[in-house]
Amino acid sequence: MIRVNNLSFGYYKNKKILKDINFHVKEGEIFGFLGPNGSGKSTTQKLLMGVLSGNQGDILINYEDIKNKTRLFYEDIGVLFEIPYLYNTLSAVDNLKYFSSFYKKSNIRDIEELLDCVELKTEYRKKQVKHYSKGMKQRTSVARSLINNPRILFLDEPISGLDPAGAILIKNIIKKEKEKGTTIFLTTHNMFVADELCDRVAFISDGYVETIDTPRNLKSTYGDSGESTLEDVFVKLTGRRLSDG
Ligand SMILES: Nc1ncnc2c1ncn2[C@@H]1O[C@H](COP(=O)(O)OP(=O)(O)OP(=O)(O)O)[C@@H](O)[C@H]1O
Repeated sequence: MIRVNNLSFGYYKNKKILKDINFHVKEGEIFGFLGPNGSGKSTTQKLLMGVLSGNQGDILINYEDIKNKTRLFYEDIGVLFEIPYLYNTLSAVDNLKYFSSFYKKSNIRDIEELLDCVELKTEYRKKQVKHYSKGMKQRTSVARSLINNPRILFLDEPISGLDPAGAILIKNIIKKEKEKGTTIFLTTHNMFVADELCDRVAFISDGYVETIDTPRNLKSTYGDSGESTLEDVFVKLTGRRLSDG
C-alpha cells in the first residue's frame, strides 16, 4: 500500500535528515514510525504527502509513484499533521464543510456525526476555532482527517495535546478505522501508543530505519525481561531514548 525505497532528504545541502529510509506498509495494517524528537518523522510524512519535495529515492502510495500524482491521489487519503491545519476564523463545522468540498460527494461523511464521534462539545461546533483549547483543535483535526472516509490515513502524533479521556477516545477511533480496513501510517515518539495500536513498528534513528517488526517480537527478541517496554528495546538498538523525559 505504501512503499518507500532509499529515501533521503535534507532541508539544507550537506545535512541529510533522512539518509536511507526503506519500509513497506501492508494494506489494512497500522504501521508505527517511531523515533525521538527531531529524528525526521514529520519530515517523512510530509514527503509521503507531497507537501515537501526534493527527496531522493522512491515513494509509492496506493501503488502509484507520488512524482506522478494527480488530484485524484488525495481522494483516498486522510492526513493529520502535527500542527492543526484548520482555519482559525471558521468554526469546526465550517472548516469541515470547506475541506469536504475537495472530495467526491459520495465519500463525504456526515459532519455532525463525525463531530459526535470525536466528542467535540456541541456548544463549540459553530464557534471560531481560535476559541478552542489544544485538545478541541486536535479533535477537530482528527475529524478533518476522516471527512473523506479515507482508505489510507496518515497520523502525525495523533494523541498529542489530548487529556487522558481524549487520548482513549482517539485511540478507539483509530482502532475502529483499522477494523474498517483502513491502512494507517502513524508517527509517534510515544512508545505506549505504538505498543497499543500498531501491528508493526519501524524504529528510526540518525536517518536510517534501524528495525521493523511487531511490538511483541521486538520485546521478546530484544527485551531483557517480561516487563521490557518498546522504549527499552529502542534504547538497546539505537543507544537513544524515544522520549525526552
Ligand atoms: N522547515 C524546516 N527547515 C529546516 N529544518 C527543519 C524544518 N522542519 C524540520 N526541520 C529539522 O529537521 C529535523 C527533523 O524534524 P522533524 O520535525 O521531521 O522530526 P520529528 O521526528 O517529527 O520530531 P518531533 O517528534 O519533534 O516532531 C529536525 O532537526 C528539525 O529541526
